[in-house]
Amino acid sequence: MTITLEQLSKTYEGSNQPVLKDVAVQINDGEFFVIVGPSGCGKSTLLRMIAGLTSISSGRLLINGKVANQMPPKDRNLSMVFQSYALFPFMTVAENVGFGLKSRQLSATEIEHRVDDALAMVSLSELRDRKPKELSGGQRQRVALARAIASEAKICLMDEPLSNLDAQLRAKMRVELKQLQRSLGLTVIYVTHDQVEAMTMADRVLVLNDKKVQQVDTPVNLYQHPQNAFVAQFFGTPQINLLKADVVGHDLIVDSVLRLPLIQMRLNDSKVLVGIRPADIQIKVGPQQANARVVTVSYLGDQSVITAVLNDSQRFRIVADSQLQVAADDLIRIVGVKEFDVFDMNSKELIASQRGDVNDATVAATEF
Ligand SMILES: Nc1ncnc2c1ncn2[C@@H]1O[C@H](COP(=O)(O)OP(=O)(O)OP(=O)(O)O)[C@@H](O)[C@H]1O
Repeated sequence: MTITLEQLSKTYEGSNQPVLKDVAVQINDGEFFVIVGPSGCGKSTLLRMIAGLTSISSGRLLINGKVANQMPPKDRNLSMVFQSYALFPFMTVAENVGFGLKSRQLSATEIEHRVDDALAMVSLSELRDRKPKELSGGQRQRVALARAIASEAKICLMDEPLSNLDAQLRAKMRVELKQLQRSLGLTVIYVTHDQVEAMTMADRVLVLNDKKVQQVDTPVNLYQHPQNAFVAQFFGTPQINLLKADVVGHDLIVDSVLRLPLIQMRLNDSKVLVGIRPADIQIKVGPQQANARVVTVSYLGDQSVITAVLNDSQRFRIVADSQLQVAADDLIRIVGVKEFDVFDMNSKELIASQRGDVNDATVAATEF
């Protein structure tokens, strides 16, 4: 089953502002496809348009190549799992799982089989006679999942299905969900605002912001080759540093104290944003030729996150080995920057990337 979105737009009735503009993408058969973006960017709206629960203002939705804009939800062969699980409190686990099957012309035995199989798949067979209130959050989530499995729909839409679970259970369920999707060969379209969830689960991710698609790509490419500053900032913990820089000849100059040589790169702009991942900055501690001052140090185990300030102006983060002896107010020197991206100051689009090659992975940063 493939789903194709062609310039899908949505403006809610009574509003003159669209919430989504020209969303275009093809979702492939068997793909774990994640839609991610900040709160209110239109993720649920997009998912509901695919499900047929919200009307499409313009553009086309194709399911298996057939235009489905007006197709009733029940004919779309999709199942849906919500954040709230949407379980009926007065029904048992098994009844909840079988509920959707009752309206389809299936025999009682067929329904029973499907419910049994689905419950076994999510390891809930023992709890089949319990009511939802007698279950933990994770178990409720699995009932909702079993219901989607029992429907035998080949596409499953999920709207923040793990957000009500605690961090540990969420991590466990991510793995289970991914395994289940693979073994059943399901196409999953999964909405979340959590970048970690998107990165760990997705085959491909669609990043939404400001009504528009920012980038559709694999997790690795989103991190390593972001198309704009928004995507660069959305993925990665701690966040990428975005620093204002002047282009002076063959160099980028940040805050008059840090010079990044531009290798095989010519820039026409005079001011740009330079994106540097915190782990790509190499420092030395000590006042000699210092070009930055430490503000805070957060210990994370093997590594520490250092917040520092350049020339008492722009702040940036560094991920450093915890063995490094450094504390607030220490002076440091940036001695190298492994790689960086350059973004347009206004549009925030990527202009160029500088990557060290295998033999010379470090771009020397020069202090003044
Ligand atoms: N039925 C509706 N009528 C009018 N506006 C709506 C309706 N549903 C959502 N919106 C608006 O559309 C925008 C997108 O909402 P949507 O729920 O799709 O975002 P979201 O990315 O899923 O957000 P969240 O992550 O907070 O759930 C928001 O500004 C919201 O207020």
